[in-house]
Amino acid sequence: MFERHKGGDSAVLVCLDFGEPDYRDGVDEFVQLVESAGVTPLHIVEGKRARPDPAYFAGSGKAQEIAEVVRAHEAPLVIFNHQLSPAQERNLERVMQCRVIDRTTLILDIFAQRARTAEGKLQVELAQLAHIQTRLIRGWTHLERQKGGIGLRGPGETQLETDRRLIGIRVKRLKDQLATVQKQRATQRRARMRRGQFTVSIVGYTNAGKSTLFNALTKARIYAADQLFATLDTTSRKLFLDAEHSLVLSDTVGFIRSLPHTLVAAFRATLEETIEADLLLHVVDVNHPLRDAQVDAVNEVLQEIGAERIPQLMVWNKIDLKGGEPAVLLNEYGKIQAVRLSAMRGNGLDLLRSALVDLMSQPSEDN
Ligand SMILES: Nc1nc2c(ncn2[C@@H]2O[C@H](COP(=O)(O)OP(=O)(O)OP(=O)(O)O)[C@@H](O)[C@H]2O)c(=O)[nH]1
Ligand SMILES: [Mg+2]
Repeated sequence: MFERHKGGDSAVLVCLDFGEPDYRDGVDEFVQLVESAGVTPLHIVEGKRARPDPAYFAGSGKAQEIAEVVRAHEAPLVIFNHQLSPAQERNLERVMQCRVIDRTTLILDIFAQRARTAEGKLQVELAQLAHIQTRLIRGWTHLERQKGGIGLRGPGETQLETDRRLIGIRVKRLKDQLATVQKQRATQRRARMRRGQFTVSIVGYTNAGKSTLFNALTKARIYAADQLFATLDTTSRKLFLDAEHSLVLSDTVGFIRSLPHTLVAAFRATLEETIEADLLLHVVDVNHPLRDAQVDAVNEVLQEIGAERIPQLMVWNKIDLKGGEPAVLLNEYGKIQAVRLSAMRGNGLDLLRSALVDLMSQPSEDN
């Protein structure tokens, strides 16, 4: 592997406990998220709070503590596992004397690194601009001023207004470009529908094994890796189940807890494939300590994009890690509910294929 970490970013991480029952697992997920962005964690500052502090999010005492850790490590960056307001970021940067970013910016950075298709890139830039727009007032003025740089008073009001206007123009252009791409996709989808193609979208939490399953079923070679948000763009392939049955299968971007709404909105174009699917394969890492929270998070996003009514077939993946548990098809009240399988080892894929044939043959309940 190439060493992207070398000379890359490093950061002090901040994760505060607001009494969530699965706080510890959330910390682990945060570290994984940071590493997925290619950033080396230097130290994690933790703490307990009843509610966020309006000025510093962490409270001023905690902010001082973080600042000391930053100094000790000479850290160039602090990452909060929370959403910060622009004012909180500004106040924290003043205390830390370094850049402070929140969870949304971190996720957006990962997305920016991963986007491959024109559409993916457009969507990431749009989401980034939406996030930046609220933070534009900040600039670097307060840091510069404290260092006593003469004439470094930062952008004046007029400059800011120009920036805002330019961003507005860029946002408009990006939206137009996206609309064009979306139109092309819609045309493709309509053509598929005319041909009576059954469409299935693989959804699930990031790192659940969606791409691995997609590759195993379609013999494709989508990048699958033990990192969060390995996949950003939707890929579709035709999948032949038997002599009479075929469908169009799509692999999609993974979901994560507390995904900001703006981000979900920005990814609408990619997720449109999901919104119009006949069936969702909801892939879950059966061994993950946050499994249930992950399932809920995925269902929440599905609701947000208007896909909550689409029938789901649950895929409990990675059973190979559970010490030789057999692959099974779970039925309840004569209806197929879930498949337990291992996408990596390939056991249970035959069960999934036959379940798909069954589900395709069933008349849908809405009609
Ligand atoms: N042990 C085991 N590992 C698996 C299995 N399926 C996937 N993995 C691993 O889980 C990690 C994530 O797999 P991906 O297929 O990239 O997951 P994804 O859901 O597409 O993730 P994102 O695209 O990041 O949302 C990889 O390291 C896979 O090798 C499985 O059945 N068993
Ligand atoms: Mg993937």
